[in-house]
Amino acid sequence: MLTVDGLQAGYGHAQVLFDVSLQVNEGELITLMGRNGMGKTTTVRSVMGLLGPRGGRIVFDGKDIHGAAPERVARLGAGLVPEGRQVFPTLTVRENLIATAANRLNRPDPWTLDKVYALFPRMKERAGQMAGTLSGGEQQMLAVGRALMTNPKLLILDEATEGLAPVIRAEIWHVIEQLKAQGQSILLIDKNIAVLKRLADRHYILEKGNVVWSGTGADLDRDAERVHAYVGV
Ligand SMILES: Nc1ncnc2c1ncn2[C@@H]1O[C@H](COP(=O)(O)OP(=O)(O)OP(=O)(O)O)[C@@H](O)[C@H]1O
Repeated sequence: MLTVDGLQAGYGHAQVLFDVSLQVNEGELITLMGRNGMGKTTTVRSVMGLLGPRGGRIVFDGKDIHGAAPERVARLGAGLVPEGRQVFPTLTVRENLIATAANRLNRPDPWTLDKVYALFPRMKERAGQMAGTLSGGEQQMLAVGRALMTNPKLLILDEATEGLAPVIRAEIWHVIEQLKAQGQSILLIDKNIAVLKRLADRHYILEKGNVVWSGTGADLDRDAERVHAYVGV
């Protein structure tokens, strides 16, 4: 589904990513962890075509997307829930959901408003409310719903539950678990090792722009001390 190989990227004179390699296979839930500023968002932005990579290789669904424009990456089926949600504040919940809706890959059973409302009943209750007036947790639900409405082959969540109340976090985790059970491929950035260990297939840890650790949940347990030091939790 997604192969990132030796990715290098940066901003201006500053190189941020030195050697990032990771793989997401079809139907897998893969995590990218690491302390603040280690390059997780930069990796995601490079994959989405929002930042031009300086070296390495990015292959998505069999196509080389190194240096591809963001529209092309989205059209190929990558859906992003960006850090800080970035919902359209002056559109209603319903308008946010339909604004970017598309079934570009002609899925036989595409996401619809009703399906998103079934996943997040709260979005149905607030369908007519301006998105800018939603709570942070509700905005995150909306951002996930909006990404699903693009029927992505790969769903990427940057900071899936950062700054959310525990009860909302649990709700987001539950939804991610359901999506995984439906076969959705997911790349997830978060720091909640205890939950991720249970849900994800494999994990990658970034340290100063390099992947310094990768493994399964069982590997995480074996290497707990090192992993916690890297992730800083
Ligand atoms: N637009 C930018 N211009 C210059 N430097 C940037 C820019 N965006 C990020 N950086 C720098 O790149 C480095 C990696 O940032 P990045 O956002 O990828 O980290 P992160 O691991 O996602 O951390 P966080 O969890 O804080 O978002 C940081 O040192 C950051 O200051």
